[in-house]
Amino acid sequence: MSIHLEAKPGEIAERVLLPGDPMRAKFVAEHFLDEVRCHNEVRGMYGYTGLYKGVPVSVQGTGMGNPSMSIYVTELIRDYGAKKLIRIGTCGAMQPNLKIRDLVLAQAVSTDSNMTDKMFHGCSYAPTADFGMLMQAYQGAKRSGANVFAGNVYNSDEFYRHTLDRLHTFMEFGVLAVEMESTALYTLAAKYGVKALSILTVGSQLLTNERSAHKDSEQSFNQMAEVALQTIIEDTV
Ligand SMILES: O=P(O)(O)O[C@H]1O[C@H](CO)[C@@H](O)[C@H]1O
Ligand SMILES: O=c1cc[nH]c(=O)[nH]1
Repeated sequence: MSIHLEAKPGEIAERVLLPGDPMRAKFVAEHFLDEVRCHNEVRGMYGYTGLYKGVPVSVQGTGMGNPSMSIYVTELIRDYGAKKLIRIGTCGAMQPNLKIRDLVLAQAVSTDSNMTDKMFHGCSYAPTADFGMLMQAYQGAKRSGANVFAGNVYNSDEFYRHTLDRLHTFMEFGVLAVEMESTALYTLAAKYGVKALSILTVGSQLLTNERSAHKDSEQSFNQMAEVALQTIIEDTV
C-alpha cells in the first residue's frame, strides 16, 4: 500500500499501461485482460491487473497533468517495482496531416511545465522515450494498419489557454501534438532507470477544431491498447 494506491505488495505487475482517464483503465482491463482484478479504487483512480497472452500486465489511471502523473508513476515504480510503463493517452493534433484516431508516439517531449527546471537547476532536460519500446510500438502500429507518427510532442500544464501564441510557435517547429503528462512520465522513468513510452490517440485536431465522438474514441482506444499491450509484453523487462 502506498499513499495513493491501495494494492498489496505483488498485486501490481512490472508492466503497466497508464491512461489518464480511470474509465479507460476499466475499459482496457475488461476488454483485453484475462483473470482481471481491480487493485485500486482510491480517489476513483481505478487500477486493474490481469494477464495479456499469459503475461501479467496492470493498467492504472493517472489523472490529468504532470503533478497527478508524477504521483502515480513515483508510487508505481518506487513502491510496487514497475519496470515498464506505457501511457495510453489522447492528444490534440497540431499538424495538418494528422487526423482523428491517428496514433502519435512521443519520441521526445517539449514542455511549458517548469517541473523539471527545479530538478535540473534551471537547465532544460530533454525527456525521451525508451528507444526499444518506441521502435516496437511503431512497427506494431504499422503492422496493424494504423496511421502512426513518431516525433516531438508538446506537453502542457494548460488545457484551456489564455493565448494560442505558444501553441503556434511549437506548430511552426513541427511538433506533432499536445498532451499533459509525458514530461513527468519520461523524466521520472529516467530518474528511476525504468522504461517509458507515451502512445497517444488523436482525439481532436486543433487546426480544424474537429473532435472525436465517444464511440469513435472507443474504437481508436482498441488500436492503441493492442499496440501498447503487444509492445509491453514483447520487450524484455
Ligand atoms: O486522455 P488523457 O490520457 O487524459 O490525455 C489528455 O486528455 C486530458 C485533457 O482532456 C489530458 O490528461 C491530456 O493529456
Ligand atoms: O492535452 C490536450 C489534449 C487534447 N487536446 C488539447 O488541446 N490538449
